Amino acid sequence: MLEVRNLTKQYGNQAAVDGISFTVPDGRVTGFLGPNGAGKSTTMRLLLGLEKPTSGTALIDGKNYRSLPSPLTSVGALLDAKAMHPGRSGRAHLRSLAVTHGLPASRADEVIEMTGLTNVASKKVRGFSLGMGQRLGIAAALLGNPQNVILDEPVNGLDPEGVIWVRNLARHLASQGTSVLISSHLMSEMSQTADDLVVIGRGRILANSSMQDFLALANNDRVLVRTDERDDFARRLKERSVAFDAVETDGLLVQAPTRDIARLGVDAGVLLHEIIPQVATLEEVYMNMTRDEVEYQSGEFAGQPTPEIATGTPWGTTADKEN
Ligand SMILES: Nc1ncnc2c1ncn2[C@@H]1O[C@H](COP(=O)(O)OP(=O)(O)OP(=O)(O)O)[C@@H](O)[C@H]1O
Repeated sequence: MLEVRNLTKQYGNQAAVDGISFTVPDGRVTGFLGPNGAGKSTTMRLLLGLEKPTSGTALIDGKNYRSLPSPLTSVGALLDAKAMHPGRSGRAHLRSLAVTHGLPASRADEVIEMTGLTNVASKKVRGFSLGMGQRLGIAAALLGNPQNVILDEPVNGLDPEGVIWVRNLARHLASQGTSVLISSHLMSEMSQTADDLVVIGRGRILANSSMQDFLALANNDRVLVRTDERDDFARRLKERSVAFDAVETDGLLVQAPTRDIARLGVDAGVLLHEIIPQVATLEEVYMNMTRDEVEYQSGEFAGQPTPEIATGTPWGTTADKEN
């Protein structure tokens, strides 16, 4: 189990991590989300004893990293996949890590196989692609068969097969009782991988909950309605100050509970041939939550989720727009 309590890391005047607390329980995958510069990597470095906290604690199975009797079996981490000797082969890199940590050299071959590196293990690391480097970094993290695994953007640079592999690996580790902390900017991927979420922005906790509770933060009273009498139904909605957006040729995205929409259709004598509740996506809830927290704001189109029905749209103000 990983435990972060009132953790703060100050760089000069700036708090990269500002009094955060959360737990990564055994047997679960915890997604660690936040915009660029939010403090995710700093938190991971603090957990791994690579930085000293300004205040607070970051514990691995109740201990500081530095007091762990056998660090590699307690925690494995992928932080920077490029932090390897470029002139060594992947196998030599893993073997030297194993031997210096009192593990049998044969364990290197086991993790090489687990991470799909068998065919390239004797190649020099400098010739590795980004994805191969990521796999090698993950292999190193797994070397000690650790109780806790910390992966900082592990799918960065991986092809789709690799992305799915990381997902399955994280799920497998959790199913074996390992605690897994994993950061990523790929929301769709995270939604399929994580049980719990910790979201930070500018060094502070924005959310700390199960995936299910996080998605429930969105206002789910949104319904896609299809009708051949769209203009008529839109007028009825407007009369009742119900927010909506027109979509496609016959659809309306309406901000109201399904039951109310069905009732309104009956009362208005309008045939609604589809009434589909809209489920919020992780990306949508995340974008809404972190919109004001981004340190590096893009220009045009900044922070706008793709306006698709499937992902929902940041609408709900149509009534205002039309007024
Ligand atoms: N060694 C350092 N010295 C000074 N400032 C630092 C240092 N390391 C990180 N920071 C600052 O701390 C803040 C948090 O950075 P961090 O790398 O932890 O964010 P992150 O959430 O991992 O971002 P990203 O998603 O871009 O990797 C940033 O403003 C960063 O510039």
